[in-house]
Order: sequence, then structure tokens, then C-alpha cells
Amino acid sequence: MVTYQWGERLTPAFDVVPDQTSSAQDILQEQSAVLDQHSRTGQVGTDSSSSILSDDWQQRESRNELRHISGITTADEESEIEYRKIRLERVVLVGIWSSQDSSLQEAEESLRELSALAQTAGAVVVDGVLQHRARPDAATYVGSGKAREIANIVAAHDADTIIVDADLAPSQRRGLEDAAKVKVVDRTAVILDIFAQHATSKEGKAQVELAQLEYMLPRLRGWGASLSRQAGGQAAGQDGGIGSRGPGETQLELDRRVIRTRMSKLRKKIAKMEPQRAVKRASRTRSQIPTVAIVGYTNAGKSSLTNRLAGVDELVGNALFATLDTAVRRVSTPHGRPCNVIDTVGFVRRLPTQLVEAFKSTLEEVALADVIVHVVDATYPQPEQQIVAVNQILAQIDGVSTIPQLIVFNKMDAASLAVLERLHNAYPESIMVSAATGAGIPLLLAQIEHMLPVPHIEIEATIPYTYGSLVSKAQDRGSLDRVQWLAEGIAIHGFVDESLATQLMKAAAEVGAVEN
Ligand SMILES: Nc1nc2c(ncn2[C@@H]2O[C@H](COP(=O)(O)OP(=O)(O)OP(=O)(O)O)[C@@H](O)[C@H]2O)c(=O)[nH]1
Ligand SMILES: [Mg+2]
Repeated sequence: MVTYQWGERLTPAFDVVPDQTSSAQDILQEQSAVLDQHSRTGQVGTDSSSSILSDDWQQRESRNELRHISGITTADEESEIEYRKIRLERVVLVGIWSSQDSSLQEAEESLRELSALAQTAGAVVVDGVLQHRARPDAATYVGSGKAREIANIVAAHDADTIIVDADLAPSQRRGLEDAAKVKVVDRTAVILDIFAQHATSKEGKAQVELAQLEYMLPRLRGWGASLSRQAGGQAAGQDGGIGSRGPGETQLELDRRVIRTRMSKLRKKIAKMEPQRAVKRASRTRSQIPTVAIVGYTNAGKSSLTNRLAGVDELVGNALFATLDTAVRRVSTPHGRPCNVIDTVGFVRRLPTQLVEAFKSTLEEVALADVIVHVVDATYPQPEQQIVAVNQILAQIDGVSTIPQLIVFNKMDAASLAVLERLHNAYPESIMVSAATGAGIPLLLAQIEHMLPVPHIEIEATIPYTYGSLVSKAQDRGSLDRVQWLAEGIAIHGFVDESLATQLMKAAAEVGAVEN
């Protein structure tokens, strides 16, 4: 994970507002200028290509040995300080990869991401191991031998939790728990945990709780078994299975009912909040101001970019899923057209389906946008994977496919020129920016302006001078090609949106000067 410190502002690499009539081609040429400038100022950031496949790894005979992944553990100083305050969970991360499904690089990257997620959730990562395996073991996910090795690692580090980089079947979770003698959770549980910690609004909290319950429901059997064992009930001392049924199962049926009732209550609660959201949305639509939705992978810099577009110099912390509630900011394009920019919740690969479902109403804001800006972290080793993950989630929201989209690579200040050039070639229509330095922002605004729906009502009228402010509004929000200051008033011609057209016609009617 790239940590960024907001340091001194660099001069924006490009600060000329391009003419509105400039074509997409011009904008792309100017984009090359930004890249060029970037190379000349010599801002070469960290080379993010990781040398993952070392020779001796490939030469190893036993390819399926546990491979410790370096650089993913929580920094020592940090854990010590934190540790004194509260007893944080000490976790060991476990993943498997098979040559058919993925590359070792991908598995490593995924484990690094899991490490970032675990730390965001408040855990101390003490070790992370990957195992090469054609398919997961049905009983313990990693196989019984590896489970014992992992048990040793857990004991050596005094860890209390294992996080598996996959979605586990309840039986696999129990099997690994029994072998390693510590709690085992999966990737989805970690993501749900972060969401639960970050939810602040009533709606957000309800959405996350619903997702958590949905996740728990099919897994109750597993939890129930370990709970009844802990409780020392009839099933105590037995390995789940037959012995764990009986009274435990009755309890489970009860739990299931309680959970289902709670879930339907939450659904109703969320549905009730929908009208409030609709009211806010309607007031935005009434004002005829187009909306731009900022979407992207978590930590891509969506909030920083939204702030930068709005001219707000606000520090945004380096945290995954920092934003859960959508926020709207008013932004003005180079020609003064106002638009509402909506900052949204970040995505992550394999985002739990329960969350996508629960956050549907929030995500629907995206479906109503006029333009979608897809922000991508250019410093991430394989941004393409993040783009694919985000597109997969977007595809689950109705009505998104018809909205014009723009890919924006952010953090160009920290990316190497080679990477930026590669990305520019792979995505020729994309724009490179830095929310931190402001580089590329005027271009981005110009491109957004290009993509906004065109005001489509033609108007030709003479407006009394007392309505001068209406004319400036028309200049800002519409496109006027003629503005003449005559004795009888201001003669204008051009295109404006509906509400402005009505107001202008009314004003013109006062002097009976309507010509069209
Ligand atoms: N170097 C660099 N860092 C940046 C830039 N933009 C954002 N960051 C950093 O990236 C991290 C994430 O930024 P956010 O704006 O919170 O990202 P986000 O996409 O809103 O993240 P979530 O809301 O958590 O999904 C922060 O530490 C920012 O300071 C940039 O242009 N350059
Ligand atoms: Mg954010």
C-alpha cells in the first residue's frame, strides 16, 4: 500500500484552461503534454513492479511449501504502541493459489490487500503464508498437514486469529479452527467488520447490519457448533457433527428465526429511508444541475479528487473504506457550468455480495448520474485488475451501462513515468491526474464539461438590463454564442436548460421583445 504524505504543493503541471470548443482529441494531446511535463520534472515515484517471482522460489522442488509473504506484517513500532492501549487481535493470513486459476503474483497481491484490510479492521498482522494447491481441501481448506504447520506458526507468534483469503465453507472453517486451535475468519468477514466500524449514518448502519446478518445466516451451523462446545453443553468435547446437534440445533432454529425477523425489520427501515433520499435527489434534479459520480476501488483517491475538484484542500487519511456515505459537492467547470460531484463508497475485489445488495440504494445514486468518473490508483501494481473489479460491481447496478464513463488515473505524482505511459497506451481516452498536486485537474474538469448533457433549448431574445444576472447564469450554465448590449436590453442567442429558458422568456416578455 502506498502511503502518501501531503507535502508541499507542486506547481500544477498544466494550468491553462483549454477552450471549450477543444475536441476530445485536443484534450488527449494536452494529456500527453501533462505526461511529458511529468517526465521533465523528473517526478519518478516508487517503481511499483514487485519482483515477486524470485529465481530460487521457482527452483524450489517442493512447490507447495508454505511461502511466507514479506512486507505484509504490521510495522513493529505501531503494533507495540497500539498493543498497550488495547489488546488487538494478532492475525496470521493464509491463502492458496493454483496455477490454473491465478498467478502467484495475483495471489500475493490479494494477500497484501487482505493484510491492508485486516489492519484497517484493527488487527496486527504477524505473518502471512501462501500455499500452492490445485484446489482447496474440503475439510481444512489447506490440507491437514499444512493446517498443522499453520498451527505452529500461530503458536510461535502467539496469534489468536487466522484470516483466510477466500470465502470458506462452514465445515472448512471449523476444520481449520480445530486444527489450529484459534478462531478462523474469512475475507468477507473482515470487509464486513470494516464496514461495521466505519458506518456512521443511520442508513449506513442498517445496511451494514443487514449485510452481516445475511452473511451469518447460512453459517449459523458452524458458529452454533463452536458456541455449544464453548458452552460445555451436551456436545462438549465432541468434534461437531452428530454430537453437536440435539439441543444445539434447537437453539439454532431459534437464532435463525430471530435473525430473519431482525433482517426483515432492517429491510423495512432501509426502505423507509429511501423517500428521504429521493427527496434530496429530486431537489438536485429540480435545480437542473447535472451530476457526476466518482466511483472506484477503495483508496484510489475518490474523496481527495472530489475535494480537489471542488477546490477544497482537505486532507484525506490513508484508510480503506474511509467513505461509506455518499457526499455531494458543488463543482464549477472551466466555463462556469455548475455540477454536483458525488463521492461514493469504494469497491474492492470480491466485494461481498451481501454488501452490494445492502448498499443498492446508495449505489443507485451512481445510476442516476449524468457522467461517471472511474478513479484508478496509478501506483497500484496491477491497476487493470482493480478496473475489472470495479466494472464487475458497476455491472450489477441497473442503468449504469448507458452513462458516459471516463477513466481517471490518480496519484500520477507518485507513479513512475513508465507505468503512466503504459496506462496511457492501454487506456488512450483516460486522463492522468494528481489530487495531491493538482496536476491534470483543469483537463479533467474540461473533459467532464465536455461529457455533461448539453442544454438543449434554443433561445433568441432581448433581456432587460434589470435581468442581467439571468444572462450571466445563461452564460455559465448554457452556451450562448451571441451576447449584445443594445439600448433596449441584452440580445442573446444560444442554448440553455429548461428552467433557465422559462425564466429568460418571462424576462424578455416584460419588454415584449421576444423574437423567438
Ligand atoms: N501520492 C498521492 N496520494 C494520494 C493522491 N490522492 C489521494 N492520495 C492518498 O490516497 C489515500 C486514499 O485517498 P482517499 O481520497 O481517501 O481515497 P478514497 O478512494 O476516497 O478511499 P475510500 O473512501 O477509503 O474508498 C490517502 O492517503 C490520500 O492522501 C494523489 O494524487 N497522490
Ligand atoms: Mg473516500
